[in-house]
Amino acid sequence: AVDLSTTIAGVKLPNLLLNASGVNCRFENELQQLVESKSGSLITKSATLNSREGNPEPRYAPLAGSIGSINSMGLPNQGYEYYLNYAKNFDYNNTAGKPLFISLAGLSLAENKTMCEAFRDANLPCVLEVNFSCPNVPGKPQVGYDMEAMEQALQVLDPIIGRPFGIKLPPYFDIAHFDQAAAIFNKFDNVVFVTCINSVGNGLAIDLDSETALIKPKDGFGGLGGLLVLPTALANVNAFYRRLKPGKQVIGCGGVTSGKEVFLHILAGASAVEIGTQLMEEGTGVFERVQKELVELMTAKGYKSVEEFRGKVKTL
Ligand SMILES: O=C1NC(=O)NC(C(=O)O)N1
Repeated sequence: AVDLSTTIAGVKLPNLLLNASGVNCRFENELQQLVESKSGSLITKSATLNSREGNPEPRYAPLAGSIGSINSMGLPNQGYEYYLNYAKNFDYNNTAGKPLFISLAGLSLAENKTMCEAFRDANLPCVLEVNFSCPNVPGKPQVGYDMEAMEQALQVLDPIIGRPFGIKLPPYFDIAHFDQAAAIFNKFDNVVFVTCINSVGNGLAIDLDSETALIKPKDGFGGLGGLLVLPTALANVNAFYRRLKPGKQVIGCGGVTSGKEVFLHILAGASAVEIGTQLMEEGTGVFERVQKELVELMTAKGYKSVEEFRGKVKTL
């Protein structure tokens, strides 16, 4: 049988698929749907210190021709204590053996410090993913695009978290930025994974008939996801796979609609793969379908485990 299991930050995932933070994971009932789904794990909606309503609606839209999505949610979430409580009550010995990831997106370093201290003090088996890449909070530039700020934040947060954790990154488009960002992450032993990518920030989707932007916030500017971001996602996965020190891993996110794109993310170097837009459009049944397709593809290619081809993308 084909083995799709993987280990991230020292925790075992029965299979390498999980949701992208933000999709189907703001409320407990949504998180429970993920627990009951065929995903290998689940991650919560990025939390801020205080609960947030987020941006005005419409703030999410699928793009014509199923090529992707645009969103400017604005970090709507229940506030970090809600997710801390969820993590305290989570059944870490659940029958599916699923670990829990927690996403934190403080609006300031002080907010991230407070939230990380709270999770440290709770000393729970969940894994933290610090989101440095939300593109949709008006007036809040993405920390991931400010290398100095990102390093300074890690100098504060790494010792507080005090155990393996990860970072949700924006897409980079310049080789120098891959070099600079990877060099920063290689300085912090607790940074054991990066998740590439968050949405491609500040796209503009316009409806031809109405001549109107699809979403309301920010004059229609929002993060792009789905199949159209796949090559950018694969490049970011592979760039960090090539640059991070041994022992550090990459979680792939972006453009996964089927087993094919999961296979490509693994080939690029991904140790786990997140599904966002397709989960939003299809529902949690996506995990069973995509897993079946991946197994079929691996079997056709003669692979029994993902280790056999992870990161083995060939070049000409
Ligand atoms: O990090 C984020 N990425 C997104 O694409 N959207 C959400 C949001 O707007 O809340 N946050």
